[in-house]
Amino acid sequence: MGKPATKPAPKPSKQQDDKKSDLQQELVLQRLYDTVQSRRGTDPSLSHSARLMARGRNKIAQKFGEEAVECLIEAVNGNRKELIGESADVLYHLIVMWVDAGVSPEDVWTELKRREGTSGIAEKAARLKEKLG
Ligand SMILES: N=c1c2ncn([C@@H]3O[C@H](COP(=O)(O)OP(=O)(O)OP(=O)(O)O)[C@@H](O)[C@H]3O)c2ncn1[C@@H]1O[C@H](COP(=O)(O)O)[C@@H](O)[C@H]1O
Repeated sequence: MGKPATKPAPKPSKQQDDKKSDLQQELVLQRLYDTVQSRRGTDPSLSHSARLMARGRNKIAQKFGEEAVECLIEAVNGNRKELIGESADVLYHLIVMWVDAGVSPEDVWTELKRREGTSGIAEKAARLKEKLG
C-alpha cells in the first residue's frame, strides 16, 4: 500500500503575506538599530556610528539634515537609483538619532500603527475643529 497522500500546505492568505513582509521590513531596521546601539561608547576609529555619537547631538542632527536634503534633491530630479541610496542614508542617520535620543523602533512602529486607517485629511480636519473649539 502506498503512502497516504499528504495534503499540500495551505497557501498563505494575502493578509498573512502582508504581515510577513511588514515583519521583514521592521526586522531590517530593528537589526540596524541594534547594531548602532551596540556601537554606543565604542572606539570611534572603528565605527562610524560610534564616531558620530561621540560628536554629539548637534552633529547627529546636522548629518541627518544633510542626508535628508540630498535625498529630496534626488527625488526632485527624478533620479530613482540615487533616491534609493540617499533614502538608505537617511534611514541610517535617523536611526543614529533615535539611539542618541533613546527612542526605539518599537516606539515609532506603535505610533505608525496608531495612525493606520486614519486619513491625513480627516486627522487634519479634526485637529482644526478642536483648535477652533
Ligand atoms: N547604513 C550605514 C551607513 N550609511 C551611511 N554610512 C556612513 O555615513 C558616512 C557619511 O559620510 P560623510 O562623509 O557625509 O560623513 P562624515 O564622515 O561624518 O563627514 P563630515 O560631514 O563630518 O565631514 C559614510 O562614512 C558612510 O559609510 C553608514 N555607516 C554605517 N551604516 C550601517 O551601520 C552599521 C554599523 O556601522 P559602524 O558603526 O561603522 O560599525 C553598518 O554595518 C551598516 O549597516
